[in-house]
Amino acid sequence: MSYLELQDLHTHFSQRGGTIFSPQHHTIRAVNGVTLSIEKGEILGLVGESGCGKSTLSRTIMQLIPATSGAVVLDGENLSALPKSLIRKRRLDFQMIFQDPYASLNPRMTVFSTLSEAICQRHPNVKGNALVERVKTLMATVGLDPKVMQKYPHEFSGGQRQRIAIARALAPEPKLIIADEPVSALDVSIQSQILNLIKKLQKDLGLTMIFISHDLGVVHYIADRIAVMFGGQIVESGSADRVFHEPEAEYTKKLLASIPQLKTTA
Ligand SMILES: Nc1ncnc2c1ncn2[C@@H]1O[C@H](COP(=O)(O)OP(=O)(O)OP(=O)(O)O)[C@@H](O)[C@H]1O
Repeated sequence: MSYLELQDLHTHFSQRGGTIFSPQHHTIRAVNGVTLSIEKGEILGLVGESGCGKSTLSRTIMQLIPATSGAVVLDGENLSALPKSLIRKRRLDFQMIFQDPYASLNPRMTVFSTLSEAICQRHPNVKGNALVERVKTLMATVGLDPKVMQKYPHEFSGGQRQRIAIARALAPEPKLIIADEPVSALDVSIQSQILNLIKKLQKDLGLTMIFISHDLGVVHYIADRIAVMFGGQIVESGSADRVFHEPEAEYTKKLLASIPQLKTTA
């Protein structure tokens, strides 16, 4: 069994329409039968255009919204079958890195308070010097000088803020990190620094990650395997090189053809 298994996962939304005299309901199949597996220490790139269901899939995996049917099995445990009281606890096992590091960090919290709060979610008894040391280690892990731990988010550049966001995601020692377009808001030169940092963390810490992007070039660079999503379904998955250089699904071919410059830059 793989580390994370998505077994025929469906997440449907019911949408009301029509009038009060003639109400109509229709079902949006945002995730429509996704079967995927991820090994420990692997980065899976999830690619697809806006509206294909990537966010709904990640929220379903993290148990933030219930699956309509199917199962999410993490490390041998079927999360979809857990009672609500246990699901809350399991959410610590999932951490997210968002597209916009400006919006995702609390502007009123210093780096130290942001990271120490995240560490204490997993280790509530770590306090004082031990907590400071953990924050310092985390900062060094993501390439930040621990001397700046009393600074606020607005005092950092976009790339540095994304490093803080990555450190915050690592702090509760999650089993899986879901990174949702983590570099698309950054300048191109900074993008590669953050991608290289993620690659290094994967090597050093054995990070397991779902890296979501609309950009096949970025995903090809960072991921071990790629899954291509369209209309709530995975239309193709395989090794990153195979999907990028020899796509099988018509949709993947179109996705690649629509961004031809990537063939030469990636
Ligand atoms: N809470 C909801 N209620 C009804 N429909 C929803 C809800 N959330 C998402 N949808 C619909 O489900 C489909 C998939 O949306 P989703 O946000 O998962 O796509 P996405 O690939 O993440 O897009 P984006 O990259 O723009 O965030 C869309 O048609 C969207 O309108």
